[in-house]
Amino acid sequence: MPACSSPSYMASQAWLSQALSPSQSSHAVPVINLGRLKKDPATRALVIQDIVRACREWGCFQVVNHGISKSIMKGALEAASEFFELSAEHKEVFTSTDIRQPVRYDTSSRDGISRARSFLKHYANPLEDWVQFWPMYPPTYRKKIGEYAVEIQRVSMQLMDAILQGLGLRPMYLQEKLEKGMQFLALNNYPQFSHQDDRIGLAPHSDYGFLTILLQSSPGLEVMPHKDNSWKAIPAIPGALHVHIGDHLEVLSNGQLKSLVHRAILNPAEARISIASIHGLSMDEKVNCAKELVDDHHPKLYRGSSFHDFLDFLPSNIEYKRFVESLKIDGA
Ligand SMILES: O=C(O)CCC(=O)C(=O)O
Ligand SMILES: [Fe+2]
Repeated sequence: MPACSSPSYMASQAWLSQALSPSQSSHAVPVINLGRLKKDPATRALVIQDIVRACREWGCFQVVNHGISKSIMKGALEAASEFFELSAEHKEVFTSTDIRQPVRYDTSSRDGISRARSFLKHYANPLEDWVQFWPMYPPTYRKKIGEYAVEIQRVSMQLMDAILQGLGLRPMYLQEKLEKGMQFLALNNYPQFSHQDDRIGLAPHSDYGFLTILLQSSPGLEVMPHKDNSWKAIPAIPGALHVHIGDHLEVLSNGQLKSLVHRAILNPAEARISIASIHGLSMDEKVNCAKELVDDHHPKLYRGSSFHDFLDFLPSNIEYKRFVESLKIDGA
């Protein structure tokens, strides 16, 4: 049975006791114009440099001019929102605590980490393998989420190619495996913040894949950038997508890039939807440190692991460590 899971969570008390108001740093999260990747080689090289700098300093960036139409993005948010508005009986068909189900709906009450969210999680790539398992209601769900998923998968391929080239790996590194790789969608639904509630919708964690590409209907995502340890709110720039690094890119890059700790805060102005698309290799494929990035001066820092290993790790992760912590080679 195919697997469907949660991210690798990391919610130590230290993180949780941080002040809830993010710092108002003058340095905004980098915004990358992805259209410039397709220009002349010199321009492409500059964009790749900007992306890798953002990955190193922030662990995340936003992308604009990525080629996904506003109507496809809006359609996906609408389909997600309509799903969560369905009556309980339509959603509960997908309710399961079994993280290996191909489609899974759940609410905070059953998940020790989400404080105030319901979510629907399922696979999306290749679409023809998965779409048959997706909800049939709302009737536009499969079409709208399917169109969005295909476009996001395309953007993820461009981003991985740029990031891996920026690390000095050859063009198209892992391309075939990424094309057939896993795309895992988490559609999240958060209530509007009311002053009696805890403001945290989803506790701090990192995602297990290479990259997460996230679309939010309104602000609420906060990140802990690598360059300074304080929460930063990610603005919801119209048309932009947020991108961050997951645990498996930390492994593949042999620690040159680090996965990003992030959380979701409830929005006081309105209920909020986000769609996270997590990209990795296929479920049984082990992710190892790229051998080109390992040498006498840069010993291999992590053990290889697959998505299945991640699923096996989850039940034992009672202290909510990042998955990647469990992969570190002692003494390396
Ligand atoms: O809702 C958000 O902004 C974050 C969602 C998230 O981190 C996840 O689904 O893994
Ligand atoms: Fe996440």
